Amino acid sequence: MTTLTAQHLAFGYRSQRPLFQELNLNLKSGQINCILGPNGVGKSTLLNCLTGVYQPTSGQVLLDDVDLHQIAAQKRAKKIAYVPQMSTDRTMVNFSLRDYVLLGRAPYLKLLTTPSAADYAKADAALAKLGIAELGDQPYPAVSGGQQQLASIARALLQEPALIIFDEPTSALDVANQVRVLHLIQQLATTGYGILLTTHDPNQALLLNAVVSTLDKAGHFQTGSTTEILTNETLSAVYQLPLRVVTIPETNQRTCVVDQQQIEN
Ligand SMILES: Nc1ncnc2c1ncn2[C@@H]1O[C@H](COP(=O)(O)OP(=O)(O)OP(=O)(O)O)[C@@H](O)[C@H]1O
Repeated sequence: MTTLTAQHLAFGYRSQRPLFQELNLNLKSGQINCILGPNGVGKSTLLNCLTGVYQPTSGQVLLDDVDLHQIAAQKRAKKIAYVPQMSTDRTMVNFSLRDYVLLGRAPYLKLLTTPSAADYAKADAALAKLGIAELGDQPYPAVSGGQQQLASIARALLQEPALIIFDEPTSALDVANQVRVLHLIQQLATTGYGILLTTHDPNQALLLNAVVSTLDKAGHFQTGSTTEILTNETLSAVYQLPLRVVTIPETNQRTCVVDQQQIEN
């Protein structure tokens, strides 16, 4: 069992007001935690703190009870994979998509060694899992933004970590690939991975039946089950928009919709 714990975490950029303070969060193997919140509230910043990219202003992040910043980067990379927010990258010249995915094996390679046949097989299996097996030989900069996003998820799988932290993992994906990635996330959690993701779609949290956290513009952070957090009141307050969670009679699925009537009144 691996756990990542944030205790009394605060972070603010330079002289700006803190984006969050006294933030507590716990992620453990087998759990899916979904973070929601409007643009610019600090979700990516929080993930950067949780993965050790940023040093928090105060508080600490513990990986299995050890301060994240006390753990060597290579050791950390065997435990936590981070899939940052997607930005189409056309600069990685001379990398095939397979070689890009193979970067995920870096924590396991000794200095001046090259990936083994087994590593290549893992890369091809991960590309296939993400539905892009046929793109392995393509230059990384030449594939689409969505295909790059799928490859970045494949790369995280190659790290064989205990926890995977995704920043908006479906932001560039068509609806079929969104479902593919959400199913993969579910499958990963079932096989023991701890998953933390940010998303702009509350329906993803419902679909994943995740532990849900919301971060709002005032820096308030709250966590609970979908039933506790995905209420009309909480969602409407977080997004400052009239939102309703309704049940679709045909499928009995809960879904989040905009209350158009309230907007028009
Ligand atoms: N390197 C930086 N230096 C200064 N301010 C920053 C930096 N990175 C982000 N910010 C600011 O911090 C705030 C939070 O940004 P962040 O990217 O964490 O938000 P977010 O919730 O992930 O947003 P989005 O949903 O739009 O991706 C924003 O106001 C942003 O402008």
